[in-house]
Amino acid sequence: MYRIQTLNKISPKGLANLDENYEVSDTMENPDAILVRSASMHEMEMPASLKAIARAGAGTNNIPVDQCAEAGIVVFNTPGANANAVKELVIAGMLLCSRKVVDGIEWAKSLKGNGDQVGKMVEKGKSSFVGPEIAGKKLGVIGLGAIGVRVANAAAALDMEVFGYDPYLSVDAAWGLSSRITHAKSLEEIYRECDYITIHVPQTPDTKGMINAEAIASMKEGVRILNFARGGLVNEADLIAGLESGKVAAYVTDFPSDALLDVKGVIPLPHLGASTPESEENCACMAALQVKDFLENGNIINSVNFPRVEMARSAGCTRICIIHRNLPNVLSHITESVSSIGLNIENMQSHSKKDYAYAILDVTGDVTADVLKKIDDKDFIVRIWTL
Ligand SMILES: NC(=O)c1ccc[n+]([C@@H]2O[C@H](COP(=O)([O-])OP(=O)(O)OC[C@H]3O[C@@H](n4cnc5c(N)ncnc54)[C@H](O)[C@@H]3O)[C@@H](O)[C@H]2O)c1
Ligand SMILES: O=C(O)CC[C@@H](O)C(=O)O
Repeated sequence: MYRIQTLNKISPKGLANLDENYEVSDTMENPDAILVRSASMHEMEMPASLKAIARAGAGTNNIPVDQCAEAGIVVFNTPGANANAVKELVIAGMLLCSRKVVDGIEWAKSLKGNGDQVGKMVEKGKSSFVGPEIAGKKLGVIGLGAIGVRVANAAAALDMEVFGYDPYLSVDAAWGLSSRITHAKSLEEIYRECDYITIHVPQTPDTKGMINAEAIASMKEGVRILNFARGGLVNEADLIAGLESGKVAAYVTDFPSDALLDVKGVIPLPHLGASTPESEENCACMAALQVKDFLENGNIINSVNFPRVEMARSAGCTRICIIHRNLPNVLSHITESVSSIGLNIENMQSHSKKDYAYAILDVTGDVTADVLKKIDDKDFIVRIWTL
């Protein structure tokens, strides 16, 4: 029986992929795997039993990914599974902040009690809520991954002139990008040209605080900034100064903080980007299926700390799974250890990612604890198990 702990509400449709061989609960002790959304795991003590964490979502900055790698815990995410949901809210966000929709709604509601005068008051007062159309305006998309590409294409379809910036653009993303998108060669080009700027990069030490006073100073007067990626990408004090001076006309954020809530021009959303039934299901299904394939077959598909390694099971074989440091001669140590005991390797796969690597070997013969001990007898082996 596999033991799964959930740290957030995970869509039941996703959990339904875990059959009678799985016990799932939010209080599960000694779990084999954890399914999580946005709950922070940085302060959590990882149980020795834990082999995998699956983030039902894209961003993994709530998980101590490097620490997990050191402990041989595979961290998965679900790339693209919620991208359409975020794209739709970004488009809504541009309209909300352009057309003064939120202020207009609040004002309209304040007319309650004025009886048959409401119609007249609406017509008289509406001129305070005039705001520009987005068609014909320039949008800068920073980060052209699953979300950025969709946002760029959708905005181009709404007749915006779209500039995209991503120095690490993947081949898949490039294939998906409309030919109408202008390739921005630098952030400065985005800042200089664009009326609206939307950020779709992961929060890492490199990207943290990237929207700061210097960046804002090089943006257009009255720029509207949208942040559906992570709060930490924006230096809040600098942003607030930009809003107060009028340099920044609006900041639409999915990551409100106390400091932002009463600042004029801020449209705070309670992290709703991925909150659609469709994306919650997509993410939960993808997370659950990846965990299942890993626990049952050792396959790693979308991991942020280990390489993709997947191999069909060879009939009649035991599978040995080995997480190890990415150093010279480790594979020869593994294959020599296995063959010195008279086991035959029918099939194997091995790949590396930065400091770590992962190997799966399908072997015939009796894989005893002694065999595993012989392979495990080196510091560079992080975790070894059989399936
Ligand atoms: N608001 C929400 O509910 C919600 C939902 C999903 C994702 N997100 C956030 O959005 C981020 C992006 O999601 P995604 O699914 O598009 O991820 P993704 O991995 O598909 O795309 C990220 C893109 O950013 C690019 N990138 C990285 N560093 C960059 C830099 N310095 N400058 C420019 N581009 C850079 C990468 O090359 C990649 O193409 C996630 O990391 C997550 O933090 C938020
Ligand atoms: O789980 C959520 O609701 C948000 C997920 C989102 O922030 C992500 O990074 O995928």
